[in-house]
Amino acid sequence: MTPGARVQAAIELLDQIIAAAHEGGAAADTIVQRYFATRRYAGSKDRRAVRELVFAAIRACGEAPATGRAALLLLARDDNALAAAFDGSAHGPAPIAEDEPVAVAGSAPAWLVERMHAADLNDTEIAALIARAPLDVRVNRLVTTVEAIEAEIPGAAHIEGLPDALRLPAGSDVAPFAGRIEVQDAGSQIVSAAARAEPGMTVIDLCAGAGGKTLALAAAMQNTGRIIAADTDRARLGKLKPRADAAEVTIAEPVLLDPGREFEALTEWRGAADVVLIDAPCSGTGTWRRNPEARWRLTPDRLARLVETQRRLLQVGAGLVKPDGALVYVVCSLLDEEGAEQVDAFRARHPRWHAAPLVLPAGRARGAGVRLTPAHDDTDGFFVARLSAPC
Ligand SMILES: C[S@@+](CC[C@H](N)C(=O)[O-])C[C@H]1O[C@@H](n2cnc3c(N)ncnc32)[C@H](O)[C@@H]1O
Repeated sequence: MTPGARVQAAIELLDQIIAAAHEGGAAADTIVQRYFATRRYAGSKDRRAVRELVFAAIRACGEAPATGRAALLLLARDDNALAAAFDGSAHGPAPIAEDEPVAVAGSAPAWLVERMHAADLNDTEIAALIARAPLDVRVNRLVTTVEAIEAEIPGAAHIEGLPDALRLPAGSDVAPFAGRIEVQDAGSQIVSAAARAEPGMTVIDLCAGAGGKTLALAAAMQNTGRIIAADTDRARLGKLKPRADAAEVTIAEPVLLDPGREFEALTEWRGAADVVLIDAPCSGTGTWRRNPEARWRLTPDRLARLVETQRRLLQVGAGLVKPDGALVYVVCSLLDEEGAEQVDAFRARHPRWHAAPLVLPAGRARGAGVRLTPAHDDTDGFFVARLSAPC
C-alpha cells in the first residue's frame, strides 16, 4: 500500500470506530480485524502501520472526533510525512484544504476529566490512562513454573511482588503457551490476590466473564475447593470451560445468571461462601490503555446505570458470604462513584460489615480500599476493597 492508501484506510477505519462508539457497536480492535479480513492485498507491514495510525489518532482525541479525517489531520499537524500522504492520489485522501476542521487534542471527554479531577487524579495520571499498555501474563502454576516460561520467552521480566507474573516484550507470541500462561495485566493479578483464596474454600466469582480472575483464583486454591463462576453474559461465560480445560482447572462451575434476578440462581450458596469476588461491570476508565475508544462510548447516563448495577451486585454478593467471610469488590475504574463512594454507600447501609486492611504489592489507599493507577503503579487502573462479614 502507498502511504496515501494507508492513510485512507485509517480514515475509513476511524469513521467506523467513531460510529460504533456512538451506536454501541464493535470495539476498535474488532473493527480493524474485520476490515483487513476482507482486504487480503494488505501485507503485515501495511496492517501494522494502519493499525498504529488508527490507535495513535484515537489516543490523541479526548472527545470523539467528527470524522476519521479530522482525527488524522490532528496528527498531521505535527507530522510532515503524514501531511504529505494527503496527496490526492488514486487510493489516497484528498489534499488538505485550508480551514479544514481538525479534531481537538485531549486525554478524555471534558465531563470525565472533571470527574477524574474530583477523584484526585491530576492531568499526568489522566494522560497515563491512554498510554500504551505492557504485555503481562500470569504463569499457571498448576501446570508449569515461572522459571520454565522465562527460559522459553526471551526478555520475559519478573514483576515485583507478583511471584506468578511476567512482563513480556511487546508483540511476544503467547498463542503457543495456551493453558500455561494467561494474558492478564499485573493490576488484575493484584486485585485477584486481594481475594486471598485458599485451597478448599468455596469462592463465588459473581461477575466471572470469560474467567480471567476465576483461573487466577483456582491457581491460588491449588485447584481444590469450589469456585462458582457466575455471569449474565452467556457468550463470555461460554469461553470459561475451554480456558479452564486448557489450564487444567477442574473446580470452576459456570452458572448463568438472569440480570436483575441474580440471587435466584445462587440461592444454594446463600450465606455459604468464604469469599465472594465482585469484579463488577464498570465504566472501564482504568483500561483505556487497551481500549482507548472506550472513553468516547461512556455517557453520564450509562455511568449512572453501571453505578446502580454495582450497588445491586454488592447487595447480592453480601447475601452469599458466610459469617466472617469476605466480600471483595473490584472495578477497573478510577471514578470514585464506582469505587470508594460505592463502598462507602454499602458500609452506610450495612454498618456491621467492616473494611479489612489490604496489603498489596502496589497501589495507594483510597477510601475503604486501594486504588491502582497506570502512572503510579504501571498497571491498569483498579479500585479494590475487602469487606468482612459480621460473625
Ligand atoms: C469486569 S467484567 C468481568 C471480568 C472477569 N471477571 C475477568 O476477570 O475476566 C464484568 C462482568 O460482569 C458481567 N455482568 C454484568 N451485569 C451482571 C450482573 N447483573 N450479574 C453478574 N454479572 C454481570 C458482565 O457480563 C462482565 O462479564
